[in-house]
Amino acid sequence: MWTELSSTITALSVAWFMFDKYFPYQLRAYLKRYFQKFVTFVSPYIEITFHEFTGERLKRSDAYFAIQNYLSTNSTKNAKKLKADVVKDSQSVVLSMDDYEEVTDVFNGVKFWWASRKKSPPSEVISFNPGTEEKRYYKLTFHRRNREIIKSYIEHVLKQGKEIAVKDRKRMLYTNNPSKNWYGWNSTKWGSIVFEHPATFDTLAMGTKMKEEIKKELIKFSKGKDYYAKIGKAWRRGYLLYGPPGTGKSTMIAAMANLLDYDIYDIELTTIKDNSELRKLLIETKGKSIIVIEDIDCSIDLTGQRKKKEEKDDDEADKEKDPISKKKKEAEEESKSKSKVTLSGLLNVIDGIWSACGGERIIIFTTNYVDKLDPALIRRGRMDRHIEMSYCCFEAFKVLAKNYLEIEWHELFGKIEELFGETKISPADVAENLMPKSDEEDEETCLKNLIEALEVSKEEAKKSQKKKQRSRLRKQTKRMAKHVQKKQKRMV
Ligand SMILES: Nc1ncnc2c1ncn2[C@@H]1O[C@H](COP(=O)(O)OP(=O)(O)OP(=O)(O)O)[C@@H](O)[C@H]1O
Ligand SMILES: [Mg+2]
Repeated sequence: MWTELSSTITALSVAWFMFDKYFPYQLRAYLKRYFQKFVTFVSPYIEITFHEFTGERLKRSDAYFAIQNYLSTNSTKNAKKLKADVVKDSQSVVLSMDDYEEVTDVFNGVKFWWASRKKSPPSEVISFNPGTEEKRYYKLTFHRRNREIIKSYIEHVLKQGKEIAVKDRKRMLYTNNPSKNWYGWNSTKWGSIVFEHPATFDTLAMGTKMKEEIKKELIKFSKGKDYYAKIGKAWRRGYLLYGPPGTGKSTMIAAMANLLDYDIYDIELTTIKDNSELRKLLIETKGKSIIVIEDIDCSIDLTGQRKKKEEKDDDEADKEKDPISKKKKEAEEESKSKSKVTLSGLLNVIDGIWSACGGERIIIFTTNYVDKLDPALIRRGRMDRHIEMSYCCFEAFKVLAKNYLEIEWHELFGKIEELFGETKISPADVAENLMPKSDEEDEETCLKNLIEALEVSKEEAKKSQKKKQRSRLRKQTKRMAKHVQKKQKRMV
């Protein structure tokens, strides 16, 4: 009997080998498909698959990730092959089912089988990125008689999976990868790191009234799902933050993300080739997020030719020296050579369908030069609120003094208040002066440092004022001289 069995096994193995080796791929696939159909017909079990990617390879499936989370807790109890992913700054390990592993789950006394699978491309397909064309999916198997319960079971899995994701969630800061790295199934358009900026609205130095207003508005927005649905508007809000360098625009974005517990997508427009790439990027953003384009005036040609020409006639020499103008010019030149994202493309993307899918997104543009932006870009409805981040005032200084020196009052405050009325200094410069540089520096030394800086800034402002006056006078005299010369010529 053993000889018979072993010869049958050998014959089957040889048949399988011949089938695999000598049958053409298409025929094999065809036969396999019919065999599977036959098995499905006679089997009392039903299978459902959940693929990692949905819709023309555009979007990673939320259901797939919810199931992954659900199984990462459930499967670790009874799976034999697990995959370990190190997350949260290498501080913890998440275990999940390895490829081809299978686990069982029981819901309301009914048994379900989960299997994780991946489909590799046929060996005849030559891929330039081996491994990236694999398609992962989960397969759920259950008995035909439990058809009624399956809907509530899947709902239970997705709900639990989402709850686990929220519980384990670390806020992320995403930045867009250059588009040349976008190909393949496993590649991502966004690179990410854990977002751990400590800024909050309490530590943000600005007028208390405005701060409270912005806070209330943001909280209302985050709870506004039904309201936005009722008024028929996409659940998103645009902010334009403008002001000189070092006035807290980026800090405000971090404070907003911390307040709302949102992720940040920081878009570097100069690495995006065209409008369609921008759209693809934005489709991959998730809800509960802040989409940021910093220095929007430097990023793309948003002003058009007409304004540029006018600009050139202005005080060119002053602009050459101004560090903001320099930064703008360099970035403009760099972006023009690389990016073909246009103003109309950007507007379409902001207003387009993508902003309506998923919802709960805040879009923020920052700029040092609000006057240079095309009014179409920042009109209400696109950028719903314009927030000016201005030079430090005494009220803002008190917030910084509390943050950096833990004091609410000091006898030097009177002098400082007086100086704030006479000169302009950014919160970044104030903060720098208030930070003790050694253990010997106490609060008084820091406040004196600030007074000194304020006095220097006042003197510089005076000097620059005088210089400007002199240059204006010189120009006026030149113009007058030309005028007189012309008159004299005419008279001759
Ligand atoms: N309003 C503020 N409140 C608290 N800290 C501030 C504020 N403004 C500036 N700072 C401090 O100054 C540093 C620089 O500020 P930030 O990067 O937010 O300026 P910015 O307006 O984004 O400048 P830029 O226009 O150059 O991007 C921050 O790290 C923060 O410590
Ligand atoms: Mg900034």
